[in-house]
Amino acid sequence: MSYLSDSTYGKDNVKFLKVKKDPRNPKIHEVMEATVRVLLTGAFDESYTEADNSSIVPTDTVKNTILVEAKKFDIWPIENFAAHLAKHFINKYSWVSAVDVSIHQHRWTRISRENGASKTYDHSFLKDGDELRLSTLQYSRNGTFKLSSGVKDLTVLKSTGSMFYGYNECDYTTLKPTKDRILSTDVDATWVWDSKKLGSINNINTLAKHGVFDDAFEAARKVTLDLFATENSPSVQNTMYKMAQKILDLVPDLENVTYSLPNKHYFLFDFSFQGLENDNELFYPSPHPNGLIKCTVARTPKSKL
Ligand SMILES: O=c1[nH]c(=O)c2[nH]c(=O)[nH]c2[nH]1
Repeated sequence: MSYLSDSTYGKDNVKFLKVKKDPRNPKIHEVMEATVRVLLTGAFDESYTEADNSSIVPTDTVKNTILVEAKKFDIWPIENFAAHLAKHFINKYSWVSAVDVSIHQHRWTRISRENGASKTYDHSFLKDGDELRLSTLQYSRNGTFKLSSGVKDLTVLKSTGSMFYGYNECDYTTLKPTKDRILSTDVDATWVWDSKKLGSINNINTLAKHGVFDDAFEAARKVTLDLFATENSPSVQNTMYKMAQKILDLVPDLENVTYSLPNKHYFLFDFSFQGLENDNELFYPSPHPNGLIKCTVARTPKSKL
């Protein structure tokens, strides 16, 4: 005997670009390019077990909904759009019990101008790299929710100011300790909001209008870049831990911060066959394998203080 123990479905990779025009000057624009996923959970079992499709909200309808609501709603910041979409599906379809929304926003920043009254051009944008801002929201009909935000694929490299020594050495070890190496990674950082502090999903709109999510994003990004650049890193592990701690200090409404960092190795090329020294000047990127280091830093519960 078997049974359907779990299921969810929806549309993934729904992409759009929205242009927001300043009502006072319609030539001044903001743009948002986003990739959205919405998954629905609920009383859909019979579509799987009995071939009864009557409960299915087609994934095509899910896609249309994302695009229609992106057109009608002020979707900045993405946390606000995630909450709007989640509430829409719960309110419209009584048999949907939970919604899982994930939004990735592509990084278009205004092009700066050399001269002029304004520091940036009104409707010209620059995409520097593959960096994404992201938000995920799980919302249940009973009102419980889990909101997270983050940054992904923020690629950084430092050419000195990174060490790695004092690690366990055994008969399998070939790595040489170093006090000066290249450190490079694609930052993937996620911060989970404390649902109790946010109150209800309905407060997300007000918090968004007060800049809470934008401020947290800018703070987390700045902490990540500043610590990466300024610290003489003893290891990826210690550096990511310090970054997460600092973000928790700066943003009181967060419950925890997770980093997932590939260690993108660059190896010093051995020029001894040419009688040449290599004083950390010429490296070659290692295509694979790479280290992968993850940690979550949470606030110490009051009971443990
Ligand atoms: O910062 C590092 N952490 C490790 O765990 C590790 N392992 C390794 O080979 N190099 C590094 N670097």
